[in-house]
Amino acid sequence: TRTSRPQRILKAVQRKATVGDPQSVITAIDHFCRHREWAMNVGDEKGSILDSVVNEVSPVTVLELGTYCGYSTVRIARLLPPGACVITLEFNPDYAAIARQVIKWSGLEDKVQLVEGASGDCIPWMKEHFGVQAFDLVFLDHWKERYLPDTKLLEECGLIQKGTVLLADNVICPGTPDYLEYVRNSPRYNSHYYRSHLEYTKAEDGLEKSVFLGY
Ligand SMILES: CCNc1ncnc2c1ncn2[C@@H]1O[C@H](/C=C/CNC(=O)c2cc(-c3ccc(F)cc3)cc(O)c2O)[C@@H](O)[C@H]1O
Ligand SMILES: [Mg+2]
Repeated sequence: TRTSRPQRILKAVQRKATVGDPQSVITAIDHFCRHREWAMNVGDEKGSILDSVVNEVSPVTVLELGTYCGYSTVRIARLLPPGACVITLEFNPDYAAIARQVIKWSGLEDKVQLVEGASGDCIPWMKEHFGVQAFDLVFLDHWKERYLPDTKLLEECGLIQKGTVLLADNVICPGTPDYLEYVRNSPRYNSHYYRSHLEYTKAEDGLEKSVFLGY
């Protein structure tokens, strides 16, 4: 097909959503992915859980791993107060380009820093480049086999400190067994599973919230 799925998602946003209205961008993407083409956005059901965790943490600095089309970036950024921001990492330049336009359409570019690059390369530079002390919230939604190594890298770089909340998508489907085992068995994390469904389907999936307790 001539266009990519992310390009078709952007088209749906430009057709159906109002510039500067993040909720209309979220609604347009969910409608398109439920009625036209499935896509791997966190979706409306798990998205509501993401919203509640963002509101509970009221983070100043958020890290998102895996931007894709920017759907969860918009969900998070729309809840942030002035001065707070989400740094989102995306290593596919085509997806990054689409996400930038989705974020711009929602009017939230002042609260978002989209970094084009792989998590493993960018995380070690976070403190230096972005003046980040530690993240208040990390949303993991990139390659599932990278959840654990990147969590360990964040720990090593001192970017996870007492009180930091990790929220991981897809811990059941596709699944992140090694990550789950780590956060659920580590004495340094307090973990909770939010049971839900795979975006736009009836299959089980859920989010795992893990609070770092400090060393
Ligand atoms: C190399 C690791 N570091 C990375 N650094 C920066 N960006 C990365 C990275 N990995 C992947 N990405 C990007 O994150 C996104 C990847 C997300 C991977 N997600 C999934 O595989 C996924 C898959 C499903 C799913 C579930 C059931 C199915 F039948 C089929 C698919 C559902 C989901 O919610 C998912 O999140 C892409 O935009 C990719 O370019
Ligand atoms: Mg996901």
